[in-house]
Amino acid sequence: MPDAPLPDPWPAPRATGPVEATVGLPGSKSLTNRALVLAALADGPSVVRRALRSRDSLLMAAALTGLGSHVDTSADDWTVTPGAFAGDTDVDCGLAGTVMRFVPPVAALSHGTVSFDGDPHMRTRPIGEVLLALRHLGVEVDDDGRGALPFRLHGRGSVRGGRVVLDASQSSQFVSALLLAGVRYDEGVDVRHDGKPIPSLPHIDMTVAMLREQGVEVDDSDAHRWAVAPGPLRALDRTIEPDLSNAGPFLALAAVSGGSVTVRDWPSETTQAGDAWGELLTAMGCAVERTPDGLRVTGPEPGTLQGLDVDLHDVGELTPVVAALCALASTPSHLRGVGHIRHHETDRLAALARELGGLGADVTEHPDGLSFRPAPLHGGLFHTYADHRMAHAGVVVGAAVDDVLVEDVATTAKTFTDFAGAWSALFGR
Ligand SMILES: O=C(O)C1=C[C@@H](OP(=O)(O)O)[C@@H](O)[C@H](O)C1
Ligand SMILES: C=C(OP(=O)(O)O)C(=O)O
Repeated sequence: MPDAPLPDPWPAPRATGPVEATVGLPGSKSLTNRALVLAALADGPSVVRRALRSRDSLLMAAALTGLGSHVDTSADDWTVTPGAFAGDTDVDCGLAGTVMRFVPPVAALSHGTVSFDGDPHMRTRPIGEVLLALRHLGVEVDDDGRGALPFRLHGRGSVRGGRVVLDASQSSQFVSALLLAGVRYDEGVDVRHDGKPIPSLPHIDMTVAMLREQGVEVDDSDAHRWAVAPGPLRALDRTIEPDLSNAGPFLALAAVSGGSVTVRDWPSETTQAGDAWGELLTAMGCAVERTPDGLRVTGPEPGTLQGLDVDLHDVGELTPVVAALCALASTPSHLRGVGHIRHHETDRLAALARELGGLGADVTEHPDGLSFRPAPLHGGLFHTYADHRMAHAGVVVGAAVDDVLVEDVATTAKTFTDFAGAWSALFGR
């Protein structure tokens, strides 16, 4: 089927002075989708409060419903009543890495055949190491040998589990996926990583912390090894924190306009990667403080934002907005350690180099990052590649530069249903 035509490009609102605002953001994608998976595996009904309602989390809810759980998404607090893993069913992964990676190890527990597919680009995102690991743990998987969607799992109602070695250098989600479901495998799961360094490690810490909160025993005392003991998983009653990765464009707006933006309810402790915004924006010359309302960022005088030389390996998903800021900075930047984001919603390094370069940025693409030298930017069309964070990068540049058109701002619905509305409100639109 041909892709649906894109809507008209969106004229990104331009900040004509310092933006002063306080914003409340929807819940974290990573926390919501882990909470839903754990709830479906738990020993009783769960409540996920202030769940994120967006494309990725609704796809997760639909996948778990297809596998036999009852997920009620009608109110702000979602309830999950685990049901028998029934099969046969189809799982639509959309463009959600968390659905494509976290659901197969759960589906392996079902009685029946579970078929997985997703958006066209999803067929190119890596999953092969998870499928090999599942085979090794005793699961029957049919794929075409490419290690990608589409594939089918034939569940037998239980999984032996045990030890497995995989290479998670392409995505931390490979490890998280096996740990989340491993508690329900007969022997639990003992995952070792063998390969180049794993990106996005805070996301594995998030998985381990959430399992432990539900009473699951996890041994992560050795580097590159995680062992989950088999056993019951307590039902959840959890409030989801705001999505701190999605806070990026809002805080960046303070940075580029010389204004002040507060993101409400910033947690005092968190495993979210987006907590790094404080450190990153401080290094760029912003003032960052915690107030009773949340995290407040105040930008420097417009035109004086500092460039960054930083390794973003642990927080790769922040790269698009960081890159937009570097393109606007008054000194050079080098973003390193993020080769893995070529496997995200699009090849983000190539896309950022092309789109920021297209607006005049002096940007160089490297195998594992991007570098920038200061250059005047101009308006133009910023393509989004079905990537929510490319759209975030485009609107940040558009706030500082006249006449930037963002190709498909609606693609932000992956993790933020009315991003364009929330963004426009900051400009009095
Ligand atoms: O587990 C998670 O919730 C995520 C892990 C990270 O993936 P990678 O390890 O593939 O970067 C991150 O970039 C993604 O947005 C969410
Ligand atoms: C990499 C990302 O998403 P996904 O969960 O689809 O991997 C992201 O949100 O930046």
